[in-house]
Amino acid sequence: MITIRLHNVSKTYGSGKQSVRALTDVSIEIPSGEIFGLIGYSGAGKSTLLRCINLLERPSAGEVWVDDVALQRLGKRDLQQARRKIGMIFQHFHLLHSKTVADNIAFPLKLAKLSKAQRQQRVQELLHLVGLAGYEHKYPAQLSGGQKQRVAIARALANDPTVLLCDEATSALDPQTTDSILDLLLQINRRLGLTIVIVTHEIAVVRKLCDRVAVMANGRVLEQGPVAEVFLAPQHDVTRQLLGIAAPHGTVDTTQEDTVATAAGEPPMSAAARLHVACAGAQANQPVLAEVAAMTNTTYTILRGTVDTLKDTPFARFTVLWNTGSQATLQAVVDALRARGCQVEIQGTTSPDTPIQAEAEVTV
Ligand SMILES: Nc1ncnc2c1ncn2[C@@H]1O[C@H](COP(=O)(O)OP(=O)(O)OP(=O)(O)O)[C@@H](O)[C@H]1O
Repeated sequence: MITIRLHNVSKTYGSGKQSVRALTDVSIEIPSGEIFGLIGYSGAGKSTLLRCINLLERPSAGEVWVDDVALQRLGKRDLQQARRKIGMIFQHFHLLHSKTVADNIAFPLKLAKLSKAQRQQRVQELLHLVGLAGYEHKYPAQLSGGQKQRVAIARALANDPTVLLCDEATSALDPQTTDSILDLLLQINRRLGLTIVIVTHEIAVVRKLCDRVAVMANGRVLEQGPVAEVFLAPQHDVTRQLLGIAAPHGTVDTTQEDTVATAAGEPPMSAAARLHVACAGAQANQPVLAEVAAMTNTTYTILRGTVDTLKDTPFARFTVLWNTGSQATLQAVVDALRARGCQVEIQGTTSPDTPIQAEAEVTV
């Protein structure tokens, strides 16, 4: 089931010479209960897109559907009602400083006209959910950044929304606090089945939290899909930059990188290719590179590498200098990696006089 559907959404701020085109023809579908990341550099249009989901910004064109309701077609009162089912949290929390934690959380409940007894009970439930039991009488100024964001999350969840929008929710927090807030969002997603959309410029947030991701630049979605797919085979330079992967061209300058592993004592051959190798799932935990080197009687040096998880999926990627010596052997290495489910890209050669395959790209 699809909870959020954006169809050809465009947004222009202002008019005439002052106008800024923030979004162009964005179409996204977000399945129920998933965590969806919007990632991109500053000015890409992420926040604008997020704010179009609850019509805090009205799209200049296109349609926004949440829970099968076309929001732009609603009158004021119905839109207010629909927005109660779409919670939102912000980078700077947006708490009411003159009100206690309990009153902050109860605020949307008051707007929804719940009785005092109902509000008190719901506030207690929410305080427990976000790990702030006993904090009801504190004021925001008495809380840490992480605690303030927990209050904001409790407030956003007060009316039992089906959707939670998070605009750079951890960008003002230190890494440890960021981690605890991301854990809380994961827990809420799993316990309540909430659909979460999270805007971030941090790849680590997507890696830890998201099921799907859309990469944005210049108001457009460059690519989108399950996180493992997008991270395994990035199609755009912006995605590569965010992932810290070099562009697939140029000769190799090994002095720029740390050698973290070297195949046992072999002298380098006259020609080598720099390969970017990535794999997800069970293969990420297998000694795939060593197997392929043994099979093809070649050696390699890992220039860079990470073995990590994408939410629950193991994920490994390496930049490797592979001593192959000939085009045929290089092809054998690539084929063998491919047969093991790896994504392989040839990024260049160490031998400019006899290039193996400059600027070639092999997608497997
Ligand atoms: N209220 C506004 N009025 C005019 N232009 C705006 C407004 N809000 C955003 N913009 C412009 O729209 C474009 C997209 O901005 P947006 O904030 O959506 O990007 P972003 O990817 O969220 O960036 P950041 O990470 O810096 O917040 C930018 O060029 C920005 O200057």
